[in-house]
Amino acid sequence: MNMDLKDKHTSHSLLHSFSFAITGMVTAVKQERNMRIHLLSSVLVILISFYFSITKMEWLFILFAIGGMFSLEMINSAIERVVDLVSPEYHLLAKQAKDLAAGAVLVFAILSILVGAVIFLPHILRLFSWG
Ligand SMILES: Nc1ncnc2c1ncn2[C@@H]1O[C@H](COP(=O)(O)OP(=O)(O)OP(=O)(O)O)[C@@H](O)[C@H]1O
Repeated sequence: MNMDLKDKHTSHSLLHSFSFAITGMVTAVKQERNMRIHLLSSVLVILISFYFSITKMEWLFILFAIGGMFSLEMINSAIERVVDLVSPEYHLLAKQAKDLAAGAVLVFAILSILVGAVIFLPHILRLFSWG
């Protein structure tokens, strides 16, 4: 990378950096099917949370689960792209990098499902008078 190009890449204003981050979010939603699934599930979870009038503490867990899922999914997508860029051919390290990133998403997804179950199951049981 020559010096001019390096300067160009390092001298962004805060506003520019923010707009690149927004572009990343838009790209993720446009190009990643999983992101669209997360978006739809998040809207559903938020609606259900309002319906059950969950507590402030429960909202914090739900919001962290939703935000964490989006963040991790975007990091996973970024890792996939970098791996495809540097290793378009099959390579064990490329496989491990992608599988590890996917594993990180899975860990958080399981955690999020458990958080959802702990918060919503009592409400659902009460709704059907089972609790
Ligand atoms: N260059 C590579 N070298 C070795 N294995 C790879 C390589 N690219 C992908 N793989 C393997 O194939 C799997 C699927 O890779 P792919 O890039 O299709 O991601 P994906 O999990 O389908 O992503 P998504 O469905 O989120 O778009 C990876 O988890 C990895 O095990």
